[in-house]
Amino acid sequence: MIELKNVSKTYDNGSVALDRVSLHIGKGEFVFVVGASGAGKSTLIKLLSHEEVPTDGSVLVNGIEVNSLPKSKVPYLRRKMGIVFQDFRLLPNKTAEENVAFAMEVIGASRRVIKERVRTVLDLVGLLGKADMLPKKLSGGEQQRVAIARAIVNRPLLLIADEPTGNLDPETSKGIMDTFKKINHTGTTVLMVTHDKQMVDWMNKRVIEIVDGAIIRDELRGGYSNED
Ligand SMILES: Nc1ncnc2c1ncn2[C@@H]1O[C@H](COP(=O)(O)OP(=O)(O)OP(=O)(O)O)[C@@H](O)[C@H]1O
Repeated sequence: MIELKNVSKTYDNGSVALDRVSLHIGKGEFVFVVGASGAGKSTLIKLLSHEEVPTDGSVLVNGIEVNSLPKSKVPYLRRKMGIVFQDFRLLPNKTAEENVAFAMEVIGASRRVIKERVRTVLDLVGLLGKADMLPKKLSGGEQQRVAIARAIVNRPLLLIADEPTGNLDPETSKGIMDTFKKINHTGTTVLMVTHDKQMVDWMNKRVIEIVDGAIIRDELRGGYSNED
């Protein structure tokens, strides 16, 4: 699903964000990426979505060599991935249902298909009862569920989450993690960047730790840190 071979990224200002990183993530895995602020986690995500290009090495997503992808094919790559952010990024003037539907409208799905699929994913994230509500009327956890529904509505192979529980309390975070687990069980690969020690320890999944742009730990069933 994801393959990085000797990937380095140095930004124009000389910042070395990643230094010869090699990594393989198989289809259907659930992987946490942890590390201090500035370690290179967001850069890793940006290389997968072609928001940034590596200085060296190769990045493969679902067999596609991302670096050499012509610009015209980038939307095709991005359609294979859904991304969830810490700050939800919902459209404030659209209801939960409309926010999710919008992701299908932009790829030209028919109205009938959109209606059916949107209801299915809202049900999956447990929000069918609040489909008609605007984001501001929803709690943080509920807004994140809408964002997750939007990220999976086009059936991506890979779901990327950048600090998805960063703004949520532990109880709400657990619910969000259960939702990610459920999605993972449908075969979607999940890659989650987080500082949420409690959630990583609780989930007991594969953990990749980055320090100063290098992978220093890759455990099949790990915790947030191996110091405790
Ligand atoms: N656009 C950019 N231009 C220059 N330097 C950058 C840029 N983006 C990131 N960096 C630098 O690259 C390094 C890695 O940054 P990155 O954002 O990948 O870290 P991170 O692990 O995601 O941090 P955080 O947990 O704070 O989000 C840092 O030293 C950062 O200052």
